[in-house]
Amino acid sequence: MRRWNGWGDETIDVEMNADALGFLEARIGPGQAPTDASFEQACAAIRASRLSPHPLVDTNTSVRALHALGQSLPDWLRLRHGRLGAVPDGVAFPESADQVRALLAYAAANGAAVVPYGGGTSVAGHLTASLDQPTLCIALTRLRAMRNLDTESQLASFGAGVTGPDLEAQLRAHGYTLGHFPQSFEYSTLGGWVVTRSSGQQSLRYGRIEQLFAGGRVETPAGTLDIPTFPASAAGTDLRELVLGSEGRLGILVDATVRVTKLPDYEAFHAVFFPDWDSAQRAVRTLAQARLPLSMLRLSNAVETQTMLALAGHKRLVGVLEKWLRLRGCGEGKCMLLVGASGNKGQARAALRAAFAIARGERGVHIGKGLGERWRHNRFRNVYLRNAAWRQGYAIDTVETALDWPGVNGAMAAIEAAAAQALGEHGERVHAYTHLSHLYPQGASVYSTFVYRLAGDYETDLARWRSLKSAVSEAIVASGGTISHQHGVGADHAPWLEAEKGHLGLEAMRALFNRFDPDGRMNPGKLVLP
Ligand SMILES: Cc1cc2nc3c(=O)[nH]c(=O)nc-3n(C[C@H](O)[C@H](O)[C@H](O)COP(=O)(O)OP(=O)(O)OC[C@H]3O[C@@H](n4cnc5c(N)ncnc54)[C@H](O)[C@@H]3O)c2cc1C
Repeated sequence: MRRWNGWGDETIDVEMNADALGFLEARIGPGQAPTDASFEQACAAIRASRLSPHPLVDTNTSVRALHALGQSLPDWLRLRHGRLGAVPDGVAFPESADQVRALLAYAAANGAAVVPYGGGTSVAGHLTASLDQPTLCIALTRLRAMRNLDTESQLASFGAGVTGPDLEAQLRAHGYTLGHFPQSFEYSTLGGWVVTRSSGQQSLRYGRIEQLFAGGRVETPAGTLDIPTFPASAAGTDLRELVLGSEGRLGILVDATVRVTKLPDYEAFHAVFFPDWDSAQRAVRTLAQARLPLSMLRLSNAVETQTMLALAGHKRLVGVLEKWLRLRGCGEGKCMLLVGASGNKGQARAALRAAFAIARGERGVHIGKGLGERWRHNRFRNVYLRNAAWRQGYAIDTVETALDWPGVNGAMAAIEAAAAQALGEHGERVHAYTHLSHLYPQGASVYSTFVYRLAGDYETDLARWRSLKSAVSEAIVASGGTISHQHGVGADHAPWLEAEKGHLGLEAMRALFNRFDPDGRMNPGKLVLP
């Protein structure tokens, strides 16, 4: 069963061993295990539903609680402290587009806001209910079937509520893959990916969701928007772009058609170490611009490399590796690059050989597949560390942005510096580290992680998060980065959107949403502030 107040399946747990804890204690001090509210305590404060009865709407308190929040740090604080705040007044699980339309009409009749709910993995405050009006949560869970697979065009159509594992299993049965693997793969959904412009770990080969999304159907308060598929079109505005990144403001994506690929017959992940950041960064830029058919490049800076090795929990093995690397010029300050290739065996291996040759030109030391394959094995398990850290009294939060190459180093330094200072007024330290998560010929995404201590009381922990979030978001926009490369805007990033879109740009977005949702009932307060 899924955890109600943390990440993942209740039967899966990871622990932080003594070495990993010692590493964190040395940097930010010892943590103190916080006390969590029980599910019953959290539900106790939920008010009676303000919605009129409807056969498709469940107003049971526990169902409402389970669909109230996502996975952002403020969401976790509300769950862990049993301070759910506004929760939806009812949750519906439609099984067809007709039912979605009926529910939108019912919401209008009740003067209710509508929050579409995919997998509930948002980390940007996308899912919070409205305090001022009743809220209907429309969960897409039951719209999950593959409706069509056109192998000639390599297009597959799904109900938009299909989760990552379910989607891949349905495609795999026919020898295909979508290749979209965000770290939240276990629970996030196709519809959620499209409307938040998600990016998977192997987007270098398969593309971001905007390249994979070919068309679909959106039910909006103003009617149905059908977007047919074309291999390409010059017929004016591409309507897919209205849906991508719409974050539930436009309507509900009920069906999505995606571009799929034959399952690769070969896949491998390798690790390469560089003596310092500058050589590593030059190498990945050259690699991205060489446009080799690789599937993943992921470059950790020196602090992240050190942190990953420390938290891996194999002190003796890591010690041997570090000694070996030191002899080859990669000592303190070394940076780890993970390189993946998938597809036709001959092409993938040739791409890897070419990549290692480029890396050698920057003094990169290829250490083989061991660490890379270990990363692949744990790629969806590492997120469980967030639960383990919390139990020890530590919060883990992230931000991500993307910039053209000249801005990448400056943004990384500015974000980490802002984080290091952000909790000074609270008398706390932040352990900050960064990797370039997605590499493009034009630039890179900069993904920073912050670990800091929990105070254990809701108000103080929320204040710490606010200080940190606002300091690093200011640093992002001041560096010229986008406020999100892959997590979207939601409520948490909305204050910084104008810096990127400009006044006219935001007005245009408001006008667009208003055309499809004239009463402003679709996910109010997210993406574009009133
Ligand atoms: C541990 C962790 C790791 C993550 N890793 C990644 C990553 O590697 N890459 C990445 O891109 N993101 C990542 N995310 C962020 C998150 O998984 C993505 O934003 C994802 O796309 C959200 O999908 P979801 O189905 O969970 O949507 P939800 O969280 O349920 O909803 C997100 C938004 O989309 C709207 N929505 C959902 N479905 C629909 C629909 N069918 N129609 C209209 N609106 C809809 C909701 O109203 C909401 O505004 C991660 C999150 C976590 C917690």
